[in-house]
Amino acid sequence: MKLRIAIQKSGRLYEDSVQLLKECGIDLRNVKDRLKTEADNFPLEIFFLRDDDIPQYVEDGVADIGIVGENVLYEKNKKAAIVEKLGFGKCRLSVAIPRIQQYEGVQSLQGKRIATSYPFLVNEFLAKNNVQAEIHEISGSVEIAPGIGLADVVADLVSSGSTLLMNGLKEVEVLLQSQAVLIRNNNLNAEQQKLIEKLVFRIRAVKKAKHNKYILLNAPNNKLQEIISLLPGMKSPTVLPLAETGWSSVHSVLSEDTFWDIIEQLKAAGAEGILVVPIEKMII
Ligand SMILES: Nc1ncnc2c1ncn2[C@@H]1O[C@H](COP(=O)(O)OP(=O)(O)OP(=O)(O)O)[C@@H](O)[C@H]1O
Ligand SMILES: O=P(O)(O)OC[C@H]1O[C@H](OP(=O)(O)OP(=O)(O)O)[C@H](O)[C@@H]1O
Ligand SMILES: [Mg+2]
Repeated sequence: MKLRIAIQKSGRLYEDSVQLLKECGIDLRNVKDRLKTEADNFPLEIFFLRDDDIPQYVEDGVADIGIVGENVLYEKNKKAAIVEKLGFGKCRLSVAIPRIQQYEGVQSLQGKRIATSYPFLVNEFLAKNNVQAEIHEISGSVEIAPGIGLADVVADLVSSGSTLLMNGLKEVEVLLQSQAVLIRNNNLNAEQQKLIEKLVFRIRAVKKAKHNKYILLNAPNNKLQEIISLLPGMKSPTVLPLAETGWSSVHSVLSEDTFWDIIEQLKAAGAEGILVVPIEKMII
């Protein structure tokens, strides 16, 4: 029995999806220009598809699992459950209007023509806010629509905001925050579920490792207690004697969120020779 996963064939999610599988220790061969491949060392078959089609394939059970943006998952409104948020492909679905125009809340969209590739989500947003507007569905280059007279406003994905800026638009409403997620079919057998659990266990270890750094430092023994109190570690920091008497080597794990603050405090407390090393996998 093999687990079948659908990932994007090319585009924004392709590289990160392949990279994640590789970091999970899954050997992919013949990835380039293939529509289908198998892993050498994990019972996994990989289908390369347009991202728009992934929710449908997972609902139908043509693929057991898939990697897709939440934006696409919710737009397609298919029955597939989110197993894990993956932390890449972060963007938001927003309404943007010409920069020179006034915006006085969602009622400003009344009667407007909205260009979007997300008609379902935009419709839902308009209905929720009691706004009547005309949706023009287009499949790409949405941000040029106001400039060429195709629509008054747009609803499209935003990340850095540079596409909006280049097209003289400003963001006025956020409809959805999105990132890539692992989704699964709702009717999997016990064996398939076991394989998913195995994969998710590895994904979590990779995600956790990315979020943390291994830190080594030298501490004078008379400052050891203060330095240790600054360090969380997985259980508690490791302390080893140095060859030079009166000094110890302290090892610990720091989360990226608090990393720089703690480094500053460690230095102030007398730590020397601080080394920071990336962690490849982290299992707790
Ligand atoms: N600017 C961005 N920054 C980060 N993530 C993004 C950005 N734009 C899109 N994404 C995410 O990446 C997904 C894929 O984007 P991409 O532009 O490759 O889609 P596409 O052109 O529809 O591809 P396909 O050919 O597979 O249909 C989007 O659905 C979204 O989840
Ligand atoms: O806020 P930004 O960082 O500028 O990113 C937003 C742009 O990125 C996406 O398009 P993409 O570049 O993937 O091209 P596409 O429209 O051909 O999918 C999205 O559709 C926006 O146009
Ligand atoms: Mg697409």
